[in-house]
Amino acid sequence: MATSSEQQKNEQKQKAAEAALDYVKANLPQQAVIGVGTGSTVNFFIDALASIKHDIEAAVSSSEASTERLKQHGIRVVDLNSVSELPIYVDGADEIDEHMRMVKGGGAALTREKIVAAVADTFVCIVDSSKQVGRLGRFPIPVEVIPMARSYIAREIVKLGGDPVWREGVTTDNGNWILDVHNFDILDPIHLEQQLNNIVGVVTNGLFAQRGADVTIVASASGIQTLK
Ligand SMILES: O=C[C@H](O)[C@H](O)[C@H](O)COP(=O)(O)O
Repeated sequence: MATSSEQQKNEQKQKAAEAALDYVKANLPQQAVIGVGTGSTVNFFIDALASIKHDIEAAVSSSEASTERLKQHGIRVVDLNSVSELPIYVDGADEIDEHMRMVKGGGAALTREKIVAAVADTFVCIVDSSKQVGRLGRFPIPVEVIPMARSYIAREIVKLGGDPVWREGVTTDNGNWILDVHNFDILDPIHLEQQLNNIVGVVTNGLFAQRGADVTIVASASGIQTLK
């Protein structure tokens, strides 16, 4: 059974998702393709999106799980390669700071999320207020790695000051593995994002600092706040 704080978070996630739907109704051109992220907050958004499914052309999805949920609602899902424009991408985050830089990948979908985010004109991040942080890094930074490079990459990450832990038993939608990196002291998230990307065998890391969010919708006990 959900505890009252989990219940409160779920209510806030739902409110953020509903506010994102209002944003989409006001800003997505008719019959456009929308980008859809992954996670428990986005699941609320997908359920809300079903109410306007006839007004959108299709969705591009960042994971097999989201694709399945979208299809269950009768929302058409298309391949990103068939899309030249993506006006809006809606996704959650594990942490977000005041500059709208994020940590993502708690659900192992970081690589496809980063690709869809790169294509999108506007990244709308939806979170409950527990995700807002002063400094990124309390949530371990997920790093997607090519399986044969896992130990090498872990050693390189230790040299950068992090403590990598293999998320054993988890294989990403791309057939790769995840290292969750604890204890990074993140003063410059863009620099660390680049350093992690430079390690051979790293596919993506969960720092979304170079390309952060453009709009953040935060739901808290006191209501909805939209930051731009
Ligand atoms: O890989 C998963 C994604 O980055 C999610 O957007 C992130 O983990 C937030 O998920 P949730 O809304 O379930 O907290």
